[in-house]
Amino acid sequence: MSSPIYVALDTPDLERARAIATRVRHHVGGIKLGLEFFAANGRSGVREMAELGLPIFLDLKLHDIPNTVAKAIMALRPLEPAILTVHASGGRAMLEDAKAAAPQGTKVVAVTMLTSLDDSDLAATGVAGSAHDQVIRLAELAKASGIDGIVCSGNEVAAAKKIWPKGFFVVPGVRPANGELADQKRTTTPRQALDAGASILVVGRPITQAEDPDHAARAIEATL
Ligand SMILES: O=C(O)c1cc(=O)[nH]c(=O)n1[C@@H]1O[C@H](COP(=O)(O)O)[C@@H](O)[C@H]1O
Repeated sequence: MSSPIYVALDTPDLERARAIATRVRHHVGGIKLGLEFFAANGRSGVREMAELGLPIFLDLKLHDIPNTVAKAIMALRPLEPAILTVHASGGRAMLEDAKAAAPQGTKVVAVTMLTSLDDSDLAATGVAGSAHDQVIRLAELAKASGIDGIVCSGNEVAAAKKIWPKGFFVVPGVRPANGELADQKRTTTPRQALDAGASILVVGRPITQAEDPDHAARAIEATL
């Protein structure tokens, strides 16, 4: 079985992204390319990374009116990413149109509440209640819209899976025990996230900033 780890290659530097991916390729199940990489390298950069032969998770976290999101996804169609992200708070019509615009084989997943936010950040945006309740509310919305799954932290994935047993659950904000949290607030270890029901784990800096990314990826894999 292939590894549940998707390595987040958050760099504008195509050569660096390629070098890290080449080093860790036998210990990860896929590559996640996000805004930083895409802003610098665009579709041609994604195509070059796809040549490594690993599934591509294109994490652009689209969030706009339904028409704009759908047209952006149409423009991305030739890339046929394995996974594509939108924001759940864009609402049901946006999620439905995003799914309709995506290639058949692409999983459309909705970011619920960023793992860099906690309860007080949520309150500051005017949303009452806990992060946990907000994630479950958005998971229900995502499920009703017919998309494939959600992005949430390892703390919410068990509850989300209970209301959506067939959902695809992407869990970022994972840190090895005693790992540096940096800007992440809702974190678990990779093992905790997997035990709670994560379908895949997104791991960035714990691998990409390690002195030996290959060793770091192997060490995380060994805990799973
Ligand atoms: O959609 C995501 O992948 C995502 C959602 C979220 O809530 N939190 C989150 O950290 N991410 C992404 O997951 C990766 C986490 O990176 P590290 O914190 O370096 O492991 C980054 O590429 C983020 O863009």
